[in-house]
Amino acid sequence: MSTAFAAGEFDRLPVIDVRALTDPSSSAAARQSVAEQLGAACRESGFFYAIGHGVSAGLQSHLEDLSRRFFALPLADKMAIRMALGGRAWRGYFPVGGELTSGRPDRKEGLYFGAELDPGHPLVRTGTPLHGANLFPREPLGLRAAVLDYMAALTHLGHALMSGIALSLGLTEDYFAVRYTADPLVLFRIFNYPPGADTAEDGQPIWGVGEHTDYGVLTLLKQDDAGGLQVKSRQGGQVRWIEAPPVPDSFVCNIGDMLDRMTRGVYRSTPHRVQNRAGRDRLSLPFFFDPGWTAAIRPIDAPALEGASADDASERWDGQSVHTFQGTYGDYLLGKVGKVFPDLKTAVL
Ligand SMILES: O=C(O)CCC(=O)C(=O)O
Ligand SMILES: [Fe+2]
Repeated sequence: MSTAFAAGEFDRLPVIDVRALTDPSSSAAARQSVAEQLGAACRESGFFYAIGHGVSAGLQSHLEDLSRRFFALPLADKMAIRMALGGRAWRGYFPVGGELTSGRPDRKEGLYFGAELDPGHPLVRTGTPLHGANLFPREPLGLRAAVLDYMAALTHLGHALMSGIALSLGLTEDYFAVRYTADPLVLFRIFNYPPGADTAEDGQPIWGVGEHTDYGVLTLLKQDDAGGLQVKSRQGGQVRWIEAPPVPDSFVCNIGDMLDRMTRGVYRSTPHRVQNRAGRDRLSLPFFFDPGWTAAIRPIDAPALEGASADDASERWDGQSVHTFQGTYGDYLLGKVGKVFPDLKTAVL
């Protein structure tokens, strides 16, 4: 376990082999050992690379290839599945500049997906935001199947990692599954970050994604080899941005606001941002493994968290403390997505 840095001060993100969590025949000792590494990473930076994750390399490269082919289509073809057509389900394509972080447009385009739910699903029938059917493009052929297969594989991995995170807190492996993620809210995005100048005419930096934290419990990010993801660290009170460079066949995993809330700030939802300086397109595929929509978020009562009390409002990118939040995950998420897509919020919610 690393003790060289205080929580929130780090200069690299650990690489953790999580095989024991995905292998049903692994020993309790092997699972515990992975859990301890996860716990250290969650306390220190809230970020780690997962290797040994068991997600098919063939599926990943197939999906990457199809994604690049989609983004290479003429804008009009991509706009045929624009998000406005996805309605309350919040699915489809948005063009470069169509999404805001902290009020400024990001230099990225992307596709939004989620669990494929038919109109008869109870949450769809009641018009619950972010639930419904996906908008898949007509081409490239095979994207639909690849996205659905990938979401299934990553959901499986999300459950495995959350069982390790539960163990790392001295909880039973099914702690999160029982309370929050038996029916997780999964959101999946495919982003393309075009190359371009680092600064705007007004001298402000241009970000692929501006500084933010993620909203749920766990994000599993597949990034290509362009680099550009940065994670906010501190040293002696000074902010220091740490690169999260590509690591072959890994997922960059980070915890979100809800796990920060549940652990009273002990497991950190750490700000991060992206700037594509590679001089070519950067492809990334973040998968969000989150509590179910109606799950009420509550602090965890565990000896490992005794004495923890967090007040993060002055520290946070949005000036708001997650620790005063009370309500369901749906309440939390809805408050956030309205800010990143204001037009869509007015139109469909
Ligand atoms: O594209 C990336 O590397 C990060 C994306 C991200 O932080 C997000 O979608 O929340
Ligand atoms: Fe993020």
